[in-house]
Amino acid sequence: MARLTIKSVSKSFGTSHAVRDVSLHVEDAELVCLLGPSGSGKSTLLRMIGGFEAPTAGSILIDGKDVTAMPPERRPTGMVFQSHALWTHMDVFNNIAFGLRLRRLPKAEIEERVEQALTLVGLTDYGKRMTTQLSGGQQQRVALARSLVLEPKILLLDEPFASLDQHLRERLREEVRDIQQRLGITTLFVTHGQDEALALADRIVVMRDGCTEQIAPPDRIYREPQTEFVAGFIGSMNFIKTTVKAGWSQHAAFSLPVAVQDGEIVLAVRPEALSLVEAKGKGAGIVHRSIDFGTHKIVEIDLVDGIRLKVMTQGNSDWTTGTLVDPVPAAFRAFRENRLVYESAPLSARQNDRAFGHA
Ligand SMILES: Nc1ncnc2c1ncn2[C@@H]1O[C@H](COP(=O)(O)OP(=O)(O)OP(=O)(O)O)[C@@H](O)[C@H]1O
Repeated sequence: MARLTIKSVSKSFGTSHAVRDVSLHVEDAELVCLLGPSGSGKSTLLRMIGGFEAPTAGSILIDGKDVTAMPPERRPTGMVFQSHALWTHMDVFNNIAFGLRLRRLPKAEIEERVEQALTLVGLTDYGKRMTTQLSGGQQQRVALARSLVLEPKILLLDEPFASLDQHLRERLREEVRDIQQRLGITTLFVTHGQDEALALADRIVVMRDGCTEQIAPPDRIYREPQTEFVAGFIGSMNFIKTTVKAGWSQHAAFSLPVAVQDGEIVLAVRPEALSLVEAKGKGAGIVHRSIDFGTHKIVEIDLVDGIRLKVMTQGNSDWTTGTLVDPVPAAFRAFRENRLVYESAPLSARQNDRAFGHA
């Protein structure tokens, strides 16, 4: 059980600023996902926590103790990398036992702990196999067991399943979540897969250009994105660039009440927050095509100004290509220079009427 505190940590490589002034507190037994595009600084941040990189500025504390200058082997952390880096000349048992032998534990205890670790990752009876005789998923399980057997207070996982196929990846991440909860181990998990982060995390840290854009539980990241970047990075989102004048957005299809100063904004509406009505007049858009996903349909609408909207529909509604339609938002957010400037309450029927010229 351990708490992790990161205080204003930065890391530069020459003129490249990989991590910029990141602060984060991770609670006991919490699973936090670092999520962001390639090059956003996720791995660098994780490596600094593990002691594999030294911060240029800031400090890292585990249970209140400053570990910033401590070498990796003395930190109470265990790291699992994307490429498993198992020793191919050793069998599974010896791969896992290696760290325990370095600690000069008695033979019987080593055997017992390796067996327990193998059971934990679902590889009982695999001790005698050479690692080259294992599938990719089994190799990652061994890598995980090799970390867990040392009973780290904090587990650091750097895209551990990135090289596996989707089905296996989903299974292993559920297993990791299971093990993490059973052991109550504080965990940081680096991924650039939003589904992985949404499925696994107690909290998500969205990173961009070395900075944290938002730190919040998955449902808040999805429902209450604080920046345009987060809104677009997680889940599907429609963005509509427009201007505001006297409290109303000036877009032909989205004339909406937006209580901000006049100027440019970007409206963001989720596909599930949009519905369609057949146009009474010429309509704001035309149905391009409808894609059936079984559980729902995505109807693509081309607006007059060239924007293609995605609208999620359920039930039997059929929207055939060429139908003239008006999109009706139930809720939306507005951003200016990446920052959230306005969040609508669910729109009333009257506002919708005004918005679509039916009043
Ligand atoms: N050893 C290094 N020397 C120089 N630059 C580095 C080094 N390590 C990382 N960087 C740079 O720091 C930035 C952040 O890299 P990092 O690997 O932390 O990103 P990431 O979000 O983990 O990316 P990915 O998802 O591709 O692994 C990148 O611009 C990268 O090129």
